[in-house]
Amino acid sequence: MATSEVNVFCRQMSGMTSYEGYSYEDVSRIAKSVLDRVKCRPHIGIICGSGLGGLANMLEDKEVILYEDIEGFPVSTGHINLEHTWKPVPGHAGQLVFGWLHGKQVVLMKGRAHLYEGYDVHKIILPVRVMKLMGVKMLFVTNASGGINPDYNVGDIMIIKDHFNMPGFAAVNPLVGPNDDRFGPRFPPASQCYSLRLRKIVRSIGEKLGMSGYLREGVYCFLGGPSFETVTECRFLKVAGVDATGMSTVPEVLVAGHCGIEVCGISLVTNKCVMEYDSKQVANHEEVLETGEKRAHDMQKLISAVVGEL
Ligand SMILES: O=P(O)(O)O[C@H]1O[C@H](CO)[C@@H](O)[C@H]1O
Ligand SMILES: Nc1nc2[nH]cnc2c(=O)[nH]1
Repeated sequence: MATSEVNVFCRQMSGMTSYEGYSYEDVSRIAKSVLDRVKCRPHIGIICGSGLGGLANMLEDKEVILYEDIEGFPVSTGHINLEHTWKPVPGHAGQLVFGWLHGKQVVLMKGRAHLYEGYDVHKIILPVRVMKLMGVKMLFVTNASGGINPDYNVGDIMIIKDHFNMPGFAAVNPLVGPNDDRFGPRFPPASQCYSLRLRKIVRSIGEKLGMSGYLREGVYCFLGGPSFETVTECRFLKVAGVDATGMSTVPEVLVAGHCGIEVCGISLVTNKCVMEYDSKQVANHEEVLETGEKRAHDMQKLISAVVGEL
C-alpha cells in the first residue's frame, strides 16, 4: 500500500473524521510547487506573530507568494466587520516571503493561522512541514503574548524556554493521527523543544544590543482563544509556572521539533493579563498590535543580529 493510501486507511479505520493531516507526499508536492516559483533556497524559517509582520522588512531581494496561491495553506478566516466587510485577523497578512538576511536564505511567514479561526490543528502546521521539505533547518517562532508573571512589563521580550500545551491535555496536538516516520518518531520528547544553543545566542546578543532591561526568559502557555483569559484562568496559569500566554506557537514548535528543526521562540509581551477580579483593565487586540508596532524595530534588530551570528 502506498503511504497516502495507508493514511486514508488509518483515517477510515480509526473513524477520525476530523483528522485533516497532509501526507508526506502531499507536503512534498506542495514544497516543490513553492520552490518552483522562487529562486531562494531557505535554511532559516521565521514565523511572525501578531503585529510583527514588519520583520519581513529585514529581508533583501524579496520574493512573495500569497498563502491563497499555495495548495492547502490556511488563509486567515478573519471576521465580518460592522460594515459587513470581511477582514483577515488584523496583523496576519498571509504572505510567504523569501529573501536574504546577512547572506543567509530565509523564508518568513507574514501571518499565521490559529485554532480559534476554526482550523484543525493539522492545517495550522502545514507551513512548518512545507518549510522542512524546502530545506529549513532552523526556525524562529515569534508571537504576541499576555504577561502572567507580575514582574513582566508591556514591551518585554521573552525568550521561550519551555511551553505549556493546555489544549494538549485534550489531545489537541498536531502529532495526533497516523505517524509517518519520515517526518519524525511516534513518541517524540518535548522537554527540549527550545534550543539551548539558540537561547544562549539570543540572550548574549540581546545584552550586547542593550536590551537587558526588557529581555526575559520564561514559559509560554498555549490556549485556544479567541476569548482572552478570565482572572481565575490567569491565576491558575501563574501557579502552574507560566510567564506569558497566547493562542499560537506551540503546534508549530511541536511539529518543527518532531521533524528535527532547531527552534527558537521569542514572545513579545504586548499586554499584562488581568489578575484582579475587580480590575477595570481588559485585554484587547488593539493594545497587542500597538505594542507590536512599538517594539517591531527591537524585534527586527534582535532576530537580524542573531541570524547574522549563525
Ligand atoms: O500568537 P500571535 O499570532 O502572535 O497572536 C496573539 O495575538 C492575538 C490576540 O491579540 C492572538 O492571535 C494571540 O495568539
Ligand atoms: N491568550 C492571550 N493571547 C494573547 N496575545 C496577546 N496578548 C494575549 C493575552 O493576553 N492572552
